[in-house]
Amino acid sequence: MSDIAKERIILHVENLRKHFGGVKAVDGCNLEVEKGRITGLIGPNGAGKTTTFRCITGFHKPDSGVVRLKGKEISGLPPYAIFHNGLCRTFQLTGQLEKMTVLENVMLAAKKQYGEVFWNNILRIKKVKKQEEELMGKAMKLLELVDLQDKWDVLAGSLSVGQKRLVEFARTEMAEPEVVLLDEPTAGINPTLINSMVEYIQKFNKEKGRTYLIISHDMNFMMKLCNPIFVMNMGKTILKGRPEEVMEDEEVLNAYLGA
Ligand SMILES: Nc1ncnc2c1ncn2[C@@H]1O[C@H](COP(=O)(O)OP(=O)(O)OP(=O)(O)O)[C@@H](O)[C@H]1O
Repeated sequence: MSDIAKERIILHVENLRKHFGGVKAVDGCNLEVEKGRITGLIGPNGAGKTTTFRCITGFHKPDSGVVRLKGKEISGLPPYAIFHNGLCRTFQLTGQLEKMTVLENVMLAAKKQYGEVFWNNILRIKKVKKQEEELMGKAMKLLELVDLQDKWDVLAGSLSVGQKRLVEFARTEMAEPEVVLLDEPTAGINPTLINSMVEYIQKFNKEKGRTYLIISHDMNFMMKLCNPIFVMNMGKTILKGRPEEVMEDEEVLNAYLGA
């Protein structure tokens, strides 16, 4: 890798391992995510992709290995600290607050909300209100970008799976993170919405310079979006390449076909 490319690495995962008893869920995962790119992580069922995401985002403590964000080690930190360092994720099962409106769900992800500090609601009420209005405006703009502006006041629980995924996606943008990790963003959604999801991710990547690391079983989706793509099998990263390279690689085909 050239020195310039090295400088652009914003998220670095080195020799990551996480075992559950005798199950070697992650057993030597190495990833580099370049700033401003859409990077993919693929692999057959049970390859260790979600466990890797959970280790990167603090939901699992890795047994060994290092995760660095902008050169700073974040491995072992709790999820909220990793979020505040600039890493945001979505989940395979959508994590909506069902009894809150779509707009409230998006607003939730904003960092440093004055209203979270109890005394600010009494002593600095004007400042709290002003910030709330600003956040509301920002959340509405994000809903417009994913064509959900008409749903802003409905309860998140009443949305379709696809719409919930879009809300979760818009919510990641609210925090303006350094890197967004998307776990199966197309699972359970129809082909039209999948195309929209491709368009929105590309839009946020181009217009806001957002960096993504994506896991998906939907090869068509990954081929359209991601470059480079990392492949995992049996807990290890076995290849990094351009989409067409990955699709033609014999080791990758064997991993998927179980040969
Ligand atoms: N909390 C856990 N306790 C025990 N085993 C686990 C745990 N989490 C994951 N595993 C096991 O670790 C292995 C890797 O699982 P993981 O979910 O990371 O794979 P994956 O590549 O994301 O699979 P999929 O594509 O099916 O979601 C699997 O064998 C799984 O059963």
